[in-house]
Amino acid sequence: MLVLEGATVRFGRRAALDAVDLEVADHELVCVLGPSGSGKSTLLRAVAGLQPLDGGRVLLGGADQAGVPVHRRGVGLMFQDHQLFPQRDVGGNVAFGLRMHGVPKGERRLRVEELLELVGLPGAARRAVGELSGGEQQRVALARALAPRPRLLMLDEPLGQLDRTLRERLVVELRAVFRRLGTTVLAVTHDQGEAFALADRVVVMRDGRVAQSGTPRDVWQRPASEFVARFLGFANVVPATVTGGTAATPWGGVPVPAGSPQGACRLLVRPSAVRIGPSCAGLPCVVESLTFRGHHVAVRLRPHGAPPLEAECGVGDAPEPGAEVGAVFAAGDVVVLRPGDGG
Ligand SMILES: Nc1ncnc2c1ncn2[C@@H]1O[C@H](COP(=O)(O)OP(=O)(O)OP(=O)(O)O)[C@@H](O)[C@H]1O
Repeated sequence: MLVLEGATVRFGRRAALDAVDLEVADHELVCVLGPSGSGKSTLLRAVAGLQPLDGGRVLLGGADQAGVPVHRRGVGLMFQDHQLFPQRDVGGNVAFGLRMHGVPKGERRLRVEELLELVGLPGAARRAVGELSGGEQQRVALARALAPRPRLLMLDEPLGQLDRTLRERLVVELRAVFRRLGTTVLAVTHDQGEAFALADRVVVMRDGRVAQSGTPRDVWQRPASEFVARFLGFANVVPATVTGGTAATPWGGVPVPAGSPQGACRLLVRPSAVRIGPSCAGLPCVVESLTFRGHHVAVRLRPHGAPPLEAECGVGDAPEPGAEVGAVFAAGDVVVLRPGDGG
C-alpha cells in the first residue's frame, strides 16, 4: 500500500527525515512512536503531500507520489487538534468530505448514519458540535476522516488531548473499527501505551531514522538498542560483558538467555527479572521507594556501591521502604542489547 524509499526531508542542515525506508501493507495498522522532534509528524506530512521530499520517494499503491497534490493522494488525515467545523452539526462535519467528492445527498445521509453508528454515536447527526464531550468530538473527527473511504488513514496523536481512561477505551474501539473496515492506518504518537494497544506493528524513530520496527510484542520483549529500551521506560541498562550464560555487570553476575551474543554489550535487565528476597541472598540492597502501578508495585532498590536497580513485585509482596533486601536475577527477562548504540 505505502512504501517510503530513502525518504529525506531537511530543514536547513538538519535532516528531520533521514533516508527512511518504510512499508505499510494493505489493512495493516502501523504506529510510529518516538520522542519529540524525532520526525514523526514530518513523516506523516511527507506521505500526505504536505511536505515536499528533499530525497527519496513515497509510493502509494505502487505509484510515485512526486507532484501529486494532497487531495489526489486518497489519504485521510486526522490530526490532534481535530478542528471540527463549529458552525456545522455533527452530520455536516461527517459529510464534509463526501460533499467535496460530489456524493449525492441521499447517499450522504445514509453514509453519515452508518459512520456515526460505527463510531458509537448513533443518531447524533443533528447534534451541535459544541455540545459534545472531547471523546465524542474525537469520534466525529474519526467518522469524518473515514467517510471518503481513504485507502490510507493517517492519524497524528489521535487521542492526544483526552484523559487516560478515555484514551484507553477509545484505542480499543479504534482498533475494532479499523479491523472491521479493513482500513490501512499509519498513526503517530509519543504515547507508547497507545501505540502498543493500537498497532500491528510499531516503528520507533530517533533523529529522523527508524530505530526499530516490529510487532508490539517484539519491540517490547526485545528492544533493539539502549535508546529503544530507555524510550520504553526501562531504566536498568548497564555496561556488561557476557561470557557463556552469565553477564558480568556492576550488580554482579546476571544470567542471560541461552544463545545471547558474547563479549562487551549493554545489558537490559527488566524489572520483572529482579526478584526481591531476604537480605542474606543475592545482591544486598536498600529499598528506596515504591510506586503502585495497578497490578504490581515498581520497587526502586539502592544496591551498595552499584547503580540503582528497578524491580517489580506483587502488591501483597511489596517490601517496606528502607528495608534491607537481597536481589536475585532471573535470565528470562534479560536482554543483551547491541553494543555501541550510545543512547
Ligand atoms: N517547518 C519546519 N521548519 C524547520 N524545522 C522543522 C519544521 N518542521 C519540523 N522541523 C524540525 O524537524 C524535526 C522533526 O520534527 P517533527 O515535528 O517531525 O517531530 P515529531 O517527532 O513529530 O515531534 P513532536 O512529537 O514534538 O510533534 C524537529 O527538529 C523540528 O524542529
